[in-house]
Amino acid sequence: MQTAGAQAAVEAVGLVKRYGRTTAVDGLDLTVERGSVTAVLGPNGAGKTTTIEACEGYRRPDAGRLRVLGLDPYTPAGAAALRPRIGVMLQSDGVYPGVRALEMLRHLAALHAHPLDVDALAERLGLASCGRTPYRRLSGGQRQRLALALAVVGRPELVFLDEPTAGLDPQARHATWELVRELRADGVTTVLTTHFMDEAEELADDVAIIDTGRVIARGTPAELCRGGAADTLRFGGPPALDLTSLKAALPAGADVSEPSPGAYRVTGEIDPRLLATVTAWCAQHGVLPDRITTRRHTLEDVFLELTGKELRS
Ligand SMILES: Nc1ncnc2c1ncn2[C@@H]1O[C@H](COP(=O)(O)OP(=O)(O)OP(=O)(O)O)[C@@H](O)[C@H]1O
Repeated sequence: MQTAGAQAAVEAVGLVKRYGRTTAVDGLDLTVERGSVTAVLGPNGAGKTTTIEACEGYRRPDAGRLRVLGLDPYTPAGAAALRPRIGVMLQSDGVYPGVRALEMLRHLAALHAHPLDVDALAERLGLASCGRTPYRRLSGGQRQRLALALAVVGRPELVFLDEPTAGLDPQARHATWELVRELRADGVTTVLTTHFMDEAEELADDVAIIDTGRVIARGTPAELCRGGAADTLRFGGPPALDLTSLKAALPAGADVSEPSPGAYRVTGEIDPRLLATVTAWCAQHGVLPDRITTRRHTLEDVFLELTGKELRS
């Protein structure tokens, strides 16, 4: 979880960034622990990219305090010291269209003191076969994978990945996840934005949910799920069952209702014991339950509850 500033890879306090009349980031506080993978989630326009770009040194905040690896990215000395220590996924604008994928990767690797093995990296990200292809002829997915390779080839201490798997096929997504896990095992800090809930649940030690330019929830995926609405168990049966004795048999904090005739819903912490209580009660009352289903509360549910919006765009 959050640590003191000296230890943090990123420390943003009261960050504000405006574009004309639009306040994209509105007093945002975010601490990213070193060595962690932090996922920044939020609906479209929440301010995720602006926050990441501020941390990368591309968008000077209008107010607030920002430290990246303990340095101010907006002083010349801070920016120069950070450049070799952070990895950024470049946008395609600004890339010379005739440059070949592997040339670019080798060029960037040569600028770093201890780069990763270029061929091995290209191989694992599925770039070996298109290594000689000019940038302009790469597919969207190949460009995306090249951008990821460019971000990590210099063996940075801190990597910023803005929607690293958007538009990738499942195989490339899994290769990307594997790479992020290995980076973490090597002590690298990763900050990523994503619209994919499974990505956050798979990868993130810590999740920050952003809406209207502020962090509105923070914690591990498990902590965020626990803090939200209850899990549910549903079963079908004859309508208008007398639920008094079932209510009495359920553990504290659980409840049962009949939202529509013959459809029953138990809320609370749904565990195997509670399921057994429900089925035992049904047996005692001669009820053969129809379609018993259990549903754990997911990060997606938490997100919807907090923002009122679907995660995916
Ligand atoms: N260069 C810009 N000029 C003007 N407004 C901008 C600019 N970049 C972003 N904005 C606005 O700032 C707000 C936050 O945008 P930002 O791209 O940071 O959000 P986001 O959470 O990354 O969204 P998405 O999930 O859609 O990528 C939005 O209202 C957006 O329209």
